[in-house]
Amino acid sequence: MGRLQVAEKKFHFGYRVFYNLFRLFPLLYSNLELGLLFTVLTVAAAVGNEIVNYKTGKIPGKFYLYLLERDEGKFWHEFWIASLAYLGLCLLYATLTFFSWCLYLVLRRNLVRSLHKLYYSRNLYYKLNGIDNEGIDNPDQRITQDADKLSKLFATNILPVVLLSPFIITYYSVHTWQTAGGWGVGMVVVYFLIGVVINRILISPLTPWAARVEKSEGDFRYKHVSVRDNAEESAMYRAEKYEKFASEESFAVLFQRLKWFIIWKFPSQFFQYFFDYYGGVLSYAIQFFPIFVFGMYKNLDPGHLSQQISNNAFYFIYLINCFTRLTDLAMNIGELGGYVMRVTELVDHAKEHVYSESNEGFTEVISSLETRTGLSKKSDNLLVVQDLCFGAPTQPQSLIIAGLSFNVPSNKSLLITGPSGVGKTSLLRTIAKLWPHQAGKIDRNFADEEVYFLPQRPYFPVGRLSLRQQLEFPSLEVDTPKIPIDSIIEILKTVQLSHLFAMCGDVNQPVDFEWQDTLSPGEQQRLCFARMILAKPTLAFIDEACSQVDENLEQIMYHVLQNHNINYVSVGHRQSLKRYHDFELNISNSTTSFCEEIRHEHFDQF
Ligand SMILES: Nc1ncnc2c1ncn2[C@@H]1O[C@H](COP(=O)(O)OP(=O)(O)OP(=O)(O)O)[C@@H](O)[C@H]1O
Repeated sequence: MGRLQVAEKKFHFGYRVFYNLFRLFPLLYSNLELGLLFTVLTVAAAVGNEIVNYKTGKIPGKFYLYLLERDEGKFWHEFWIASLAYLGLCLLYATLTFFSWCLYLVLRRNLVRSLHKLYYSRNLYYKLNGIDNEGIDNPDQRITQDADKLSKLFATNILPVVLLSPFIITYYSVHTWQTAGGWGVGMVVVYFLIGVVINRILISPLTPWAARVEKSEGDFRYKHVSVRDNAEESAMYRAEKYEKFASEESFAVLFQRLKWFIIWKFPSQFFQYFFDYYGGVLSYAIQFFPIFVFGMYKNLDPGHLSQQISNNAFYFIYLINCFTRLTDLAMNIGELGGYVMRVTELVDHAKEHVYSESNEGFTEVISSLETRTGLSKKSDNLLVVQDLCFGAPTQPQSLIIAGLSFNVPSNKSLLITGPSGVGKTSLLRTIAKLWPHQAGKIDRNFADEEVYFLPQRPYFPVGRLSLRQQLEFPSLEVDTPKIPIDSIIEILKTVQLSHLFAMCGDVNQPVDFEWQDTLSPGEQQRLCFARMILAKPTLAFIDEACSQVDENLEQIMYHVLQNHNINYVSVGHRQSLKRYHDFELNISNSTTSFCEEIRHEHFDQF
């Protein structure tokens, strides 16, 4: 199944970023206890940091005093206190960083788990990756990278500053007010407001550019993953030059976007540095008020005056620094906005999907209940299809199949034939409820766990799984083997795959190769077939699952199905398939499809 190109969405920086971040809180804190614990520890470490910072801020003033008073005893005493204070400060900085990284880990785990829950629910991953061109780009990347960057920025850069700033600003504003009056505080606030306005303008482009860069990162990575997955096919086509060209094209888009992202970062970066450093000069300007305007400290001797000036400088600089930390945050928030918008878009899409599915699901349940009661009275058909009409989910108005009716009686097998592209596989998708249908009825007289769909392309999950895990897929109970070893030996012998035992050494141990890259297409089909037999379904839908094996093996495989009393519906082109089926449904086009009994005496002559 190809990956669909999805139209790029435009994200803007605005109140929605904060609103969406707020909406992500239940996901970020889905494990509330751990999330809150590390938030509190991070904030506590940050508070401790501020307190010790405050203490160390007064140390230079004391040094000035003791040096000017030439008091050696007090000088050394202060020296040892300062040494201890700075040791504590460094320890607290490290602790703050440690807790904020722990918080990042917890938030990321919560977010990823919540996203997985949505992504792997009601086939959303199939819809997003396979059929939904109205959907969203690179959902995988949103779960892997965007969620990572979002949690990291939030936990390590944003949260401690946002939570602490109001308190620190109040505290140092009071100190500044006491020494430099309303003028001093006013100057800092005006300085901050100018910073906010300039920042608001400068960071606006960062959100859309961060989102664009992320999309291109996803496309670039996907190109390489697809080359890795199809390396052999591509090499057979001698497609080196094409792959290089296509990979570089994809990187060129990423490069351009990264370039613009970095260019847009430049003015914000300049302003951030300017605002930080110019704050130092401003703190001297504030000293103007107590000394020149209010005429304070006239009765202080030079030692105490320099101590006072040093302490005041610390308060002013710290207050300015609190505000500049907030404006510095702006750049992080601009970038965070891109990730927030991409992750919330995935969440919204998932919720919309679950909502629409649950409505559909309800109708399905009602119709299936009605059908089952009806069927038990009227017939023992496993499947009844009446006047079925459907199109691809992306273009439901252009029907692939219209007005199709047939049924599958129990203990009878059906072969679906027809030209390539007529809609045979799509019919199975509709029966499997992967695709909706526009009109008609599908009565499924079997439970979901009784049916097995064997797809056209063999699938072996990656992770170097053991032979048993591959055969028991998609079972989660890896530690408690479900299938007896004798059954595995028997079925692998029947489908002529006994050599796999030697290949993997131990049935229960992980292998050192990937199954999909190693087995031949025919072997892959046979192993998938063995997996189906071991699953013991009541009814199997088999989509050209013997196309890569010879007719002898095909016969063996169908005899296995019959010996295990599995009802089956096959899709296929080969004439030889007819001998293993009771009915043939030939889909030729919307009006002339027919279903008829296969005359087996015809085959018996051979
Ligand atoms: N995800 C999709 N979105 C849009 N159209 C699709 C999608 N999947 C299949 N189609 C179209 O639906 C039609 C039927 O495809 P389908 O795979 O069911 O054919 P088929 O009869 O099984 O063909 P074959 O015998 O070659 O396997 C084709 O025209 C195909 O291009």
